[in-house]
Amino acid sequence: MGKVFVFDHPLIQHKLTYIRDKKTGTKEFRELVDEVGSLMAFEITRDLPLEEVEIDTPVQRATSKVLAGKKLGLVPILRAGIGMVDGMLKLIPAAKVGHIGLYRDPKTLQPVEYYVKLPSDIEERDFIVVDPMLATGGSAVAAIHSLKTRGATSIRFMCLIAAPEGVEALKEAHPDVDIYIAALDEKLNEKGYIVPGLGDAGDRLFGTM
Ligand SMILES: O=P(O)(O)OC[C@H]1O[C@H](OP(=O)(O)OP(=O)(O)O)[C@H](O)[C@@H]1O
Ligand SMILES: O=c1cc[nH]c(=O)[nH]1
Ligand SMILES: [Mg+2]
Repeated sequence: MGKVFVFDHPLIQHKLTYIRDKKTGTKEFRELVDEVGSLMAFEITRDLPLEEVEIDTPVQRATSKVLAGKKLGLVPILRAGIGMVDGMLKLIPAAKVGHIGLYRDPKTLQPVEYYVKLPSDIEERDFIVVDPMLATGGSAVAAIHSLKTRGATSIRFMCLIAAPEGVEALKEAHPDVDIYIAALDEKLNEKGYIVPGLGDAGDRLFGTM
């Protein structure tokens, strides 16, 4: 079963408070989501494998470490996932970025896929699917399914805020996928919004309220 990791780093928790606050405007919201994207990238890459290489420092020959293993792929779920990608790329600039476009039908809450563009060497990459919100879990489940049907075998999911319902749905549908979150909230409301959450992540990022 997929494991759930909560990034409780004080900087992440502090910034998340201002992301949640409805007084935070679009510009600041976007900057904060970008910054938390970087901080979460730092945490999620903690276990990347390393290998030793020989280099020459100005002083002498030395053995030192560089990243090894499979290359990374980031897959934001459009629209809101885009807000976290630049922050992540600041720390892992060699990662390739795929895009999966999904919106949640406001009546049925079912995800509707409208765009998929992924790196061509899909089997050779470890993927991180990223979206600020895991609510019912429908969008994350569908995005990961889409990625798997195109050949991805190693996938993790990262978001800012998750509802218990979304975590359960994702674990059930994709037991091989570990989940990385900044906060696990209380529940969903009758419209499928996370409580207390942050509202509509895409609308707050792009000012489309
Ligand atoms: O877990 P779920 O119940 O599927 O809900 C989460 C999805 O809802 C939001 O996207 P939205 O449908 O609002 O699209 P947008 O990013 O274009 O605004 C959010 O960014 C997730 O993708
Ligand atoms: O609370 C929620 C739920 C789904 N999508 C959002 O953007 N926010
Ligand atoms: Mg939205």
